[in-house]
Amino acid sequence: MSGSTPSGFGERLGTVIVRDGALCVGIDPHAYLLREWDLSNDAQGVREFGLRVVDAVAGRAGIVKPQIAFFEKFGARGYSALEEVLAAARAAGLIVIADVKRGDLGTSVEAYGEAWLTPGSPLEADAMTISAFQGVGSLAAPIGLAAETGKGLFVLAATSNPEAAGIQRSVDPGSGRTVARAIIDGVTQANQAIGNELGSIGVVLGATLELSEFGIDVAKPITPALPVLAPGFGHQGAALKNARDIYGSFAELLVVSESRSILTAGPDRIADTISRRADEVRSSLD
Ligand SMILES: O=C(O)c1cc(=O)[nH]c(=O)n1[C@@H]1O[C@H](COP(=O)(O)O)[C@@H](O)[C@H]1O
Repeated sequence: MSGSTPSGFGERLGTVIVRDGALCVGIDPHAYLLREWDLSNDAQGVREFGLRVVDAVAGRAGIVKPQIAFFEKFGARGYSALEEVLAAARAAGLIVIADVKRGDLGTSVEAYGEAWLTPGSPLEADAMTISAFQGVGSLAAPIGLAAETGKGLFVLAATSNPEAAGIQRSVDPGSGRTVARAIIDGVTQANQAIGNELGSIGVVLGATLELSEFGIDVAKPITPALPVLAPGFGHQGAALKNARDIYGSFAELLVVSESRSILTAGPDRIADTISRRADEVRSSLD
């Protein structure tokens, strides 16, 4: 890990991972969880849920990932609840990854970037998830904004859901690369152009996958180090003890993201569950 002064998202992420570990707690207020937490299935319920999760994470782990769809369901009131949750998480010093999975082109994707990555915007986060179905080049505006504001992106490359493999493993006859590999290469070029020691533009690589089937060789280190958002542990079945084997040299800036496996602990046990899981993540990556 670099000892340089934090300058970009990658540096900030690296510092938080060293200090607080790699666990990221997903804030996914499913209707069944709201019921289990004795909260209403409405904007007030998701607000309360989000704030309680933030409270439980603070001091026990360093990263949260609110899944925006669960708030968007409730329209303007849901967004208002989300604004409070984002602000509380940032005020608690947590890194906030807005799981918005946006993806567009030109001025539209530029506006999405501005919504989530502009300092002082109502929905300000530290990073957002984004899709590159239109090509990594279509993300030039949010990549530029992230570089300027010290924010980050996680570009979907090899997602944990089984339906994705057909498209993400398919090979471009021109370059001979898989879609997932081409996204990693495009993101790496962007990080090289930004020029920080640690990358600020990351990728999503599901822990449920055999990454070599996607043309990804994790034995080969990438420079600058690539932030990797890793969903798939816990509820989706990937085992933490295999994290090193799954991610190899990509484990330097790994973000181990779990939602349901932690949230089902309920309001009384969530804090202890986060502490225990954070320790397990730390020992699996030591
Ligand atoms: O971008 C993500 O966070 C994500 C990518 C991916 O490949 N798979 C994946 O499950 N996720 C998200 O991770 C969360 C599910 O986490 P679990 O409840 O731990 O399975 C949801 O918010 C998903 O949208």
